[in-house]
Amino acid sequence: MRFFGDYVLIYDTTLRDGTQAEGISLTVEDKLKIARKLDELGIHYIEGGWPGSNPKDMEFFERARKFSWKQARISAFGATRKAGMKAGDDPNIRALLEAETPVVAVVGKSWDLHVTTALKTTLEENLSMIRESVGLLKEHGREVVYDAEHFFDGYKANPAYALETLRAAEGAGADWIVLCDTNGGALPDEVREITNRIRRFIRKPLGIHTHNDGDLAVANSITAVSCGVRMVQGTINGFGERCGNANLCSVIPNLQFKMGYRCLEESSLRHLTEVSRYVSEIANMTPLNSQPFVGTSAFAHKGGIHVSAILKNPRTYEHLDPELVGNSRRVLVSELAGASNINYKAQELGIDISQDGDRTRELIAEIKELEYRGYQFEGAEASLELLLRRGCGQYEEFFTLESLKILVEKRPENGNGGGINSEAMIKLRVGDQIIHTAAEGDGPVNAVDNALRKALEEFYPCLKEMHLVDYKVRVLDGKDGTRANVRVLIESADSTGTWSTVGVSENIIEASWQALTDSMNYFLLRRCRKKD
Ligand SMILES: CC(=O)SCCNC(=O)CCNC(=O)[C@H](O)C(C)(C)COP(=O)(O)OP(=O)(O)OC[C@H]1O[C@@H](n2cnc3c(N)ncnc32)[C@H](O)[C@@H]1OP(=O)(O)O
Ligand SMILES: CC(=O)C(=O)O
Repeated sequence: MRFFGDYVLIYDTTLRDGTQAEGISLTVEDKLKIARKLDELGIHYIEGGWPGSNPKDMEFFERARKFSWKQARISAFGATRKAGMKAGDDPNIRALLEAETPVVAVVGKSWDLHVTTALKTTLEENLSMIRESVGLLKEHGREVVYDAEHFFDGYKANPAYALETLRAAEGAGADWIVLCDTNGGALPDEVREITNRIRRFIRKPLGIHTHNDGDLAVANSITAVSCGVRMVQGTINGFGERCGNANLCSVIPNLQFKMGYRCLEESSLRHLTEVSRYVSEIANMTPLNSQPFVGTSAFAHKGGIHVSAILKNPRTYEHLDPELVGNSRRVLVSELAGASNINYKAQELGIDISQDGDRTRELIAEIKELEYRGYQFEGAEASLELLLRRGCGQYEEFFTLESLKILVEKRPENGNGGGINSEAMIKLRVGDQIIHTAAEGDGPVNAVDNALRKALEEFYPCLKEMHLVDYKVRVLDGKDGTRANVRVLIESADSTGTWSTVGVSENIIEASWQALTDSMNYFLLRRCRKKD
């Protein structure tokens, strides 16, 4: 086996196996963007797709050829030749060569069941398919990564034959022999035992490719590395066929920070969170908050006891310094908060509370009471900031309500599903001026929003720059039917970012009013603070 010392090479297959995930479809432009990002991160191999599969992947390789990659080697993926034909005549192998990549990954069968059932050929012919396909690609000067599909299942069923397939690839010159847990059902102990046995027979460097069907893809990958494997195949965020592939956002920091291997530069790893979110954004997949290492909740502390301890030393409740992977510590404020949560949050927001223990206690009591009534501040940090500022006397109202009247009129002649007119009449005080105005809208909440803006834009023209992004209503105690308390969560945005606010009431208009006015007040507060 070639000597790699502590180095483990990372082979990313987000653009190939990642796109086999349900719900993911990338354009050529998307693929190129992701590939460039992975190259910047320092990933060693980027598998761009399967050129024999579709025109999109062919175009990717055509365009990738013209790009000068910083250090990543681009790989094209395909299968061994079809049974009963010459490797050079197989359109799939020809497409692999026409992709003109420095690296080619070729997948072959290791499991006798697959040879006889899926390929419907003989065990001997499968060995020839592997030998001739790898041999031809080597004749054309490619670095060949041989992916031994279903290796662990194949080895369990027929160890001698599974090993024979690896020897066929190695004998034909494959540069890497990658053991695949294609069905994702292997256990770490099995991976350890089988990988250790294989190492005695195969001289070429080994790789590992695991799937997550048993939720063990990361564990199986790092176990294989501890047995001497020096290439890990996986995807960003674990995207992949069925339950996904080994998640590189977990594999890499585990190998590097916990096990002492070298995968990427430590300075690059500080971009891991950014890369994870970038790939989710392009793939149009909502990032998982609880994703280890890179999720927004990965270093979010909610329980008062936890926050109290991390303020003394973050190691008490963090397995790793979040900055190592470009993530950050967050403290949440909720009914589970203690004084530490409030003090941390206030300090983060620049609210001076530290000398006033009684004030802190009153604020905690108020938050707990409000959460009991249905408010949820961890999802509405803008409302929380207003509550803390009001509670500490560090806030001046931008406007106050004098009266609000809403008219909702349904006209039967307009039929079902339409014909409801909504109008809001509002009287506000801004400083020593009273303003009285009215507006219509698509529904009562929209009418209130329009009337508020109409009244306030004269005083605060910048309000035109904020808009509503999301409006969510949740019924809190369904048993009371239409009398139930509702929680309204509003997400708003301007050109600099988004913020969330909350309102709770038995009346949906009142709950919406609270969340809407908090949103506007928060926007105005930030604007005024910026001007200071
Ligand atoms: C473990 C993995 O993730 S492997 C990657 C899986 N990814 C994909 O399949 C996505 C891309 N695939 C495709 O675009 C298409 O399936 C293609 C172009 C590869 C093949 O399409 P088709 O020729 O229409 O065949 P189809 O998809 O129906 O069946 C696959 C064929 O490949 C054969 N095959 C499967 N694995 C191998 C292999 N390792 N070596 C040679 N042939 C293989 C199958 O036996 C089957 O042949 P058959 O049509 O003679 O029965
Ligand atoms: C190669 C591959 O994608 C697999 O065996 O799962």
